[in-house]
This record gives sequence, structure tokens and C-alpha cells, in this order.
Amino acid sequence: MKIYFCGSIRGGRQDAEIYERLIDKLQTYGEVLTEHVGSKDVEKNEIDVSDEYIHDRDVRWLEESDVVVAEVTQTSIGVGYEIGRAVAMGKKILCLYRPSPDKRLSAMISGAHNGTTFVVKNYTEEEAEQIFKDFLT
Ligand SMILES: O=c1[nH]c(=O)n([C@H]2C[C@H](O)[C@@H](COP(=O)(O)O)O2)cc1CO
Repeated sequence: MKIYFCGSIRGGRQDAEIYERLIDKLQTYGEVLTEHVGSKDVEKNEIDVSDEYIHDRDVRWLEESDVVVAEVTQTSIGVGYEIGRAVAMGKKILCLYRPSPDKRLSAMISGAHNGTTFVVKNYTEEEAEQIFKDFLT
């Protein structure tokens, strides 16, 4: 299974360690195409490539993916864009959100939940393993 993981980069890296741990868990189900999203060096590593390269590579990976998993707690316009493109491609999408009063989830994500192809879950990290099992198997 090819998994496209979305997480904030230029939107803010405060949850980067959580992304890394989620990616580790996802790798037990298949190949995570966007492993770099969990790397603490991502901005250093992506500095040598153009924004156009990043965009085109990521849209190609999105097309290739079987499933999209997005950590949506930290608002990121890039993650929102990826989710929108994934919906248009008919991908199965899981959005994970850690409820917090100062990080309100956009209605354009929470309101898209349909329980099957677009699933939005409030979660704590301890619950992630079971959520992945339910969604990916
Ligand atoms: O350097 C990058 N590499 C990259 O793969 N992305 C993609 C993957 C992430 O899921 C998403 C993050 O978007 P943003 O940078 O707007 O927070 O965009 C985004 C950037 C920087 O915008």
C-alpha cells in the first residue's frame, strides 16, 4: 500500500515529532511516500529544490497513493491543498485532529467527513495505532 502522509511544513513545525511517530506506525502498513514530512531536517533538505519541483513531485505522489493520511491540527495551507486535490482524485482520506481551543479545525475539513472515504477523527497519540488499524485494514 502506498500512503501519502500530509503534515504542516511552512505552516509551522511544532508537531513535527508527532508526524515522525505517526509515519513510523504507518510504515508497518506500507510505503509512506512523504516520509520527509516527519524529518526535522525537511526544510534544510528541500532548500535545494524549487517550489515547482516540490509541488509537481507531491502531486505525482498523491496520484500514485492508495490512501492519504493528514495530521490537520497545525493549520497548513499546503495540507489543505493536498486534501482538496486528493478529494478531486477520489482518494480515501483520513484526517487526524488533536482537539485544542486555539487550533480550531476548518469546517472545510470537519464538514467533509462522510465516515467512509473521508474520515475525520479527533485523536490522542495513544489512539493512533487503533485508528490506523481500523482505517487501513
Ligand atoms: O518543502 C515542502 N515539501 C513538501 O513536501 N510540502 C508538502 C508536504 C506537506 O504535507 C505540505 C505542507 O505544506 P505547508 O508547507 O504549506 O505547511 O506540503 C511542502 C513544503 C513546503 O511548503
